[in-house]
Amino acid sequence: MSIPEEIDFEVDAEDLSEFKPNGRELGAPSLVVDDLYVTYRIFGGKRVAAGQGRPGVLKRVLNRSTVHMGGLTSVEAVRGISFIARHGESIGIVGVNGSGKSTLLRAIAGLIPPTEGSVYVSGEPSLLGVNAVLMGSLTGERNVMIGGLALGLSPEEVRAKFDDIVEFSGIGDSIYLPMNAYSSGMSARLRFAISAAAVPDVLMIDEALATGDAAFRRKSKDRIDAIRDEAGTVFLVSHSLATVESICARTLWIHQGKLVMDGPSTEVCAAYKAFVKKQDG
Ligand SMILES: Nc1ncnc2c1ncn2[C@@H]1O[C@H](COP(=O)(O)OP(=O)(O)OP(=O)(O)O)[C@@H](O)[C@H]1O
Repeated sequence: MSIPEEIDFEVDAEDLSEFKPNGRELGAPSLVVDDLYVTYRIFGGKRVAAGQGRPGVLKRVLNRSTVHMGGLTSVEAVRGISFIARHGESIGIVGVNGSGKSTLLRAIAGLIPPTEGSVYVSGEPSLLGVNAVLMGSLTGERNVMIGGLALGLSPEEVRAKFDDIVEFSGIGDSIYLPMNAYSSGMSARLRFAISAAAVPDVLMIDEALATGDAAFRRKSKDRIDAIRDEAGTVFLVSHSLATVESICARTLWIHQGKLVMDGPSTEVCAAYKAFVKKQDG
């Protein structure tokens, strides 16, 4: 998919060029998310406690992100999100559990169709694309090849990068075991290592960094910086605000499927932290 020239981004061009994280010039838009809605439909209605009967109108209005349709329940996971990402940008995505972060990434990767709205991507988004093709019953070694091919590398290129990928992941001889035998941290590290082996246009990382030790995080950060320097766009979903702040200049805060704040990471993370603290207290 490419960005058609006739799209009206509805953003003042001057506003776009003003945002220069770390003083770096950003490139052209790599991704445009335009009023995106994603709704999951699940079979089976929600159980209503005995004696309660049908939920009242007020209750249904207050709980409007879950709508019951007889035997079908629909969950509006992403509700009207719009933003533009540019080449060379790294963007954090924060939000409480179930706020829609992973759904947003899956929609950007083209793994789930928007219910409404559009996603325009320049080039191929990566990582979730890799996740989708990896097979747990096959060895890490086979998955490196499958993932590499999915990223558009040739078999020779994958073979040439194989040792680097294994070394980066730090999983050693376990690369010859089926991925089903890996801990979640091991498979997250291998997925990251495969995804970062090519220089993708848009790299999306969903919590993989949280599973590594300090050395892995440092290597990952270096790799992300290299991808960004080569004008890729990096998205990082993480519950660790320190990780988001150290890697991303810009952060999106998502709550109940909506974008509540988009700006410099320090400001957005501070606001999000204050919100979480208030909720907990
Ligand atoms: N495959 C699915 N089918 C139905 N509902 C889903 C599915 N995946 C997610 N949801 C629902 O969509 C909403 C958003 O989920 P999502 O996983 O995108 O949130 P998240 O912010 O990534 O959460 P977390 O931080 O816990 O990973 C939640 O209410 C979740 O229950």
